[in-house]
Amino acid sequence: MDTNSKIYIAGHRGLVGSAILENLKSKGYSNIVTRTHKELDLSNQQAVANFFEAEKPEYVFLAAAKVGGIVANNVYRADFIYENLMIQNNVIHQSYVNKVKKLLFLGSTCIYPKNAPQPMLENSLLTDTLEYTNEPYAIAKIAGIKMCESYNLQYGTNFISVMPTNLYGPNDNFDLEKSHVLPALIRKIHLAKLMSESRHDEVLKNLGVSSIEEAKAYLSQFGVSENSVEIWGSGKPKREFLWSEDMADACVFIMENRSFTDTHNKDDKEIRNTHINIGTGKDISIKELAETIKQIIGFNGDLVFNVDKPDGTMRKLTDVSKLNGLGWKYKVDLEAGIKAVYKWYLKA
Ligand SMILES: NC(=O)C1=CN([C@@H]2O[C@H](COP(=O)(O)OP(=O)(O)OC[C@H]3O[C@@H](n4cnc5c(N)ncnc54)[C@H](OP(=O)(O)O)[C@@H]3O)[C@@H](O)[C@H]2O)C=CC1
Ligand SMILES: C[C@H]1O[C@H](OP(=O)(O)OP(=O)(O)OC[C@H]2O[C@@H](n3cnc4c(=O)[nH]c(N)nc43)[C@H](O)[C@@H]2O)[C@@H](O)[C@@H](O)C1=O
Repeated sequence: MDTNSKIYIAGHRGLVGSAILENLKSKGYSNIVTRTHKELDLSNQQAVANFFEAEKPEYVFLAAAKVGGIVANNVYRADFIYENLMIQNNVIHQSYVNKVKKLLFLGSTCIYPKNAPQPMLENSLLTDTLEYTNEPYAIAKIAGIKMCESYNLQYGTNFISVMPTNLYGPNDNFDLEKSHVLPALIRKIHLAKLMSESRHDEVLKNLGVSSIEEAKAYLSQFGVSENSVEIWGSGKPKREFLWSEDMADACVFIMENRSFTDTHNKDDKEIRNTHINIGTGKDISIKELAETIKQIIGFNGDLVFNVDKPDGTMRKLTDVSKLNGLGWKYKVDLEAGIKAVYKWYLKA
């Protein structure tokens, strides 16, 4: 890529897409094409074909997807498989048709088996059964990897897949039901602190409701009160968290420096494993995460673990030796990242 290359970021207003946009701008890239979901529904085959034909992007970052936390994945199973397959089929296929020079497909580490050996190497893919709560989403992501790999092998395209660990940062989704654990806990613990300090105006503004009774009724559904915050599951699962701006930097690094032939296992006659893990290689338990957030926000109440909610995979630590070997390493530690995203949240 050079700074005049025409680059399309699909999903440029999301957690990762917005960070990719900022990263590219900071590096002097000036010919960036974007469309909101409302302007271009990527699940619409004809609309995507028309867009690619008209715009002819040279490089594509595919960061648009149907995304959510463990409960959203488990409840909206049909939406997660349908929308993700549609978006990625349309964007990847039209990138081939319109001779895109390089495409980066964003998968997820949930593609690996539920009980994969830890840390998880890229070649754990398709070696065992998946975690049930996010199986439809994971199967869509696996289809995306195989689509990139298959187009590369049959048509000589240069489509690279990356498998990020759990991400967090500015522009994340803070919805209490549908978001991932880190933004959910920031918002829940922040609201509990406001309640404990009787800062009711701020609670009403945060929730968009008009009375404190309404706010309390809503918060009780999520186990949030002035005294305590509910944490889903046992608190024992471990997760690895990567700052979204580090994730964006890794994506741009790979697009600038690598091609798909660098990332497949050349000794493997079936040419598998064209994807790369992106993470820190460090994880912590959900209980430790909740305690860290509680301490950063300054809430003095209790954390109550609700084991009726799913734990999901007990551990999914990435092996990042392939990425580190290519020359990239993360920068932002978890505690600094939580402080930064909390600061961002307070201003948003
Ligand atoms: N967040 C995480 O922890 C992880 C994310 N990933 C992957 O990273 C990628 C980015 O995720 P993230 O940034 O968190 O997601 P977000 O939900 O923050 O953003 C998704 C973006 O996709 C766009 N989008 C969704 N559906 C459509 C559609 N039908 N047509 C057009 N645009 C659409 C949204 O557009 P709009 O804003 O206009 O509505 C939004 O900008 C995804 O592939 C995800 O699977 C992987 C692992 C972890
Ligand atoms: C990125 C990844 O994200 C999803 O997988 P996940 O890692 O299990 O996602 P999560 O962030 O929602 O939960 C992590 C852990 O945290 C616990 N937990 C506690 N309390 C809350 C809570 O309040 N909200 C949420 N969401 N989780 C909570 C929760 O019970 C679980 O044990 C995939 O579906 C898939 O989308 C994917 O690829």
